[in-house]
Amino acid sequence: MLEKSEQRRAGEAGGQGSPGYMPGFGNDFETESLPGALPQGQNSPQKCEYGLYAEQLSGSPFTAPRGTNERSWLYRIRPSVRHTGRFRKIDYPHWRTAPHIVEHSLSLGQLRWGPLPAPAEEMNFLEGIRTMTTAGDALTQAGMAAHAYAFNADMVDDYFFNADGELLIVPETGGIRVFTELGKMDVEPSEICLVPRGMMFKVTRLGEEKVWRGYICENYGAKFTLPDRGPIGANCLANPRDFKTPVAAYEDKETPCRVQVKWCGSFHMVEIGHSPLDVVAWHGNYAPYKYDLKTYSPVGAILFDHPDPSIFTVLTAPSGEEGTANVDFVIFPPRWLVAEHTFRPPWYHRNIMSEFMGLIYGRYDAKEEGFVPGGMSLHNMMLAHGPDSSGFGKASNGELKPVKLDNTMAFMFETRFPQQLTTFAAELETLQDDYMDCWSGLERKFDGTPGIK
Ligand SMILES: O=C(O)Cc1cc(O)ccc1O
Ligand SMILES: [Fe+2]
Repeated sequence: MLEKSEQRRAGEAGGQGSPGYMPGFGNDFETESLPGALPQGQNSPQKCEYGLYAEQLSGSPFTAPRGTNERSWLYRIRPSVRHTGRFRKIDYPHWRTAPHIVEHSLSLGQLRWGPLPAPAEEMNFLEGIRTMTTAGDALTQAGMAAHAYAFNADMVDDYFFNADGELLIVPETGGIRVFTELGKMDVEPSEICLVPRGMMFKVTRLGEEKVWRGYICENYGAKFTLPDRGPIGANCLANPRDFKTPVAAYEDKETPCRVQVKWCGSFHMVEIGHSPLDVVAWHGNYAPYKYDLKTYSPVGAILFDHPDPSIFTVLTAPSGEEGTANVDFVIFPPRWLVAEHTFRPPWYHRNIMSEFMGLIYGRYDAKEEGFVPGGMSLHNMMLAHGPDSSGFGKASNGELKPVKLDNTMAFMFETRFPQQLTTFAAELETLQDDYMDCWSGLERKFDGTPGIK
């Protein structure tokens, strides 16, 4: 029997079996899938156990302050330089990178789409990615892209890394296995996972579905981190121990494989004779993680009024300007509505930040109809929006007893930069041309005489 501390460090040989995880956010982890594979007391021994190669993967400049300094040490069958090398150009025409400002037929306005249609042919996760919006500039490491994905085949001998940013993956239908260099994560709808910039991975399907669908936030900027809680204190919102980082697991596979990369917006590929997921042991704090949104502990209005949605921030990617996120990942989880003498749904508003929303399950309280699981909406910089007419009517006239908003999970990628539509998004067949009509019932009630109308 392994001692508990040894179990936490233990990884998994051969890449078979269910994933194991270590709890915590931003921890310095250590894990090995073969006993003794992880050097102790130093990073770079003259010779590593099992003939492994030592390699450092840096997620921050070497000299970044401690709070943001991230790197991991990987002990692997071959160094990555034998997995990559000179690439040849390939194309993924639907995965776009900022700056990507295109002329399209759609006039400016509030936009909403139904879910991506299921793929007509077989395609894997990479092939199924469709960029909806881009913002900022990946070349200056600022901004983000909002993607939707729909796929129905596994990545088997294809591996990928994104040099342009980290990937926050939000499944909506169908669980996925994300096998990264540092280990593997099984991610079901209601869970999210994050693959760090530059880390190789592949995605395979879990369970039986017709389509595996979801959303991705590609963050070009500083890494997502937990927001400060201010006066909320040391608990609630997303708690660090609910984040799970995989234990080491590797594939020892000597068959033809392909490594693909997105680098400054263009795609490249190299053929190799083995799996690049050959990390037997690792330690450090630059690591993938997953998180179950159901473990988010919301804090909200317990007397009156509707607070800003920043109270529901799961992860924030700072921009360098205080309080001005490059991108926030915000959720609208199940919660009790108890506010007295209050219009409880979101107020009508205009916002300097740009809001891309998706729905994982259930219904969103500001939109009674039309915003469906797998659907998307875009309320761009300074464009007015808020509850639809029927939601307004119900919320202004309903009895204000405590009500539980249950079985609901919407989210928002909210960025400081305007989000530019791709041609794909502008022409997507599930675009709802009548979206604006959801507000058309908001009639004038003012007649110049005092009194509640
Ligand atoms: O527009 C939206 O539906 C998202 C949102 C929710 C909320 O409660 C307050 C502001 C906001 O942008
Ligand atoms: Fe909004």
